[in-house]
Amino acid sequence: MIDLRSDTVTKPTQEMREASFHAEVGDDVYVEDPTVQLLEEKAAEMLGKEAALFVTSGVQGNQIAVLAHTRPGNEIILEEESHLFYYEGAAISAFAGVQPRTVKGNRGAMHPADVEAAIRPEDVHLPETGLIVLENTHNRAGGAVIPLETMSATYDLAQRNHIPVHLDGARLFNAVSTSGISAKEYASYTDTVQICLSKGLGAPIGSIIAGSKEFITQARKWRKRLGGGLRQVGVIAAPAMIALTEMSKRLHEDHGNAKKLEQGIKEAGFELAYPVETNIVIMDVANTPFDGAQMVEKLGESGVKAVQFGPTLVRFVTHFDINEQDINRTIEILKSIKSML
Ligand SMILES: Cc1ncc(COP(=O)(O)O)c(CN[C@H](C(=O)O)[C@H](C)O)c1O
Repeated sequence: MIDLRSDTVTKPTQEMREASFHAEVGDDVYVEDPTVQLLEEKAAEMLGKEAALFVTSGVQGNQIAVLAHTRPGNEIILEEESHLFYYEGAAISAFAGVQPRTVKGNRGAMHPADVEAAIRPEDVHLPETGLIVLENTHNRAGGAVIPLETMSATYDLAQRNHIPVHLDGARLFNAVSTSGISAKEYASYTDTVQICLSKGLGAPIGSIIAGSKEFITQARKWRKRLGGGLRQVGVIAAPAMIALTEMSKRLHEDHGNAKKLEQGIKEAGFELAYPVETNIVIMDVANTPFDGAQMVEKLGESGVKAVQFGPTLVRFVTHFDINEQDINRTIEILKSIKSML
């Protein structure tokens, strides 16, 4: 099977597995695991933040950020198809007791004027705006890179209004790879940032959240409250360090495979929902007899795994475990499906 469902399916490399085996460990509840401390220090340095904390997933990192930034009754501003709004099970309401205020973005990028217009004025009837959330790259916008100037303008208005900004940077290094802008520069327009190590970077488990020392102290407490107190976490922090420092350098290969798949989809006579920017390819089958689910099923019967991403949308995500032969084979399969329509 050629698994293009997501970059979450990447399996740890042999080097990662050996690093796990040899990792120095300690009890991280007592802040005594030397391996995760090295990872957190490296991540904080790369993101230009005072401190960082290893968390078990992107959702846990995002939710801890919401819990640490806001209080019950707040409202948070986020893009209407952001992961934090669309795919986290309304955790912001269930755990943090906050309500979402969604803003429609252009390929995932909310216009700063629309964000400013969504900020609540002081009024006894209204919630207080407690947080602004950005997502870069933007998953449902097809892995789109949010322009740096949009992030900068949003951060300026947020600071003027004394509202923190959190970046869901699950695929931030994909943005770095394609734009040439450093993770540190992107993160400089945020108060806190979450990066996934378990997606394109290939770690078996884990994300990092980074911010001020004070924020990370609060975040560690929230992680504990959520049952996320980690013991000998070095066994998963060691492969995560390889993901952060080594695998971030090869993401251009995934982007190249995604561009090749994009070209092949067009040659096969299918349409794209968006131009490819990073490692996500979204095909639109509206002008075919199939809907998204039927196309995913057809692809599955031919040995290609993809996911339905909307009534007529199919998402493919390239990653470390996908090579050029897999892409060529996928294109052949798409051409044969098209020939039967
Ligand atoms: C932008 C963004 N932020 C956060 C997360 C959550 O990360 P995890 O909790 O899965 O580690 C994801 C995962 N995205 C997954 C995927 O794309 O296959 C699914 C949809 O949850 C994400 O895309």
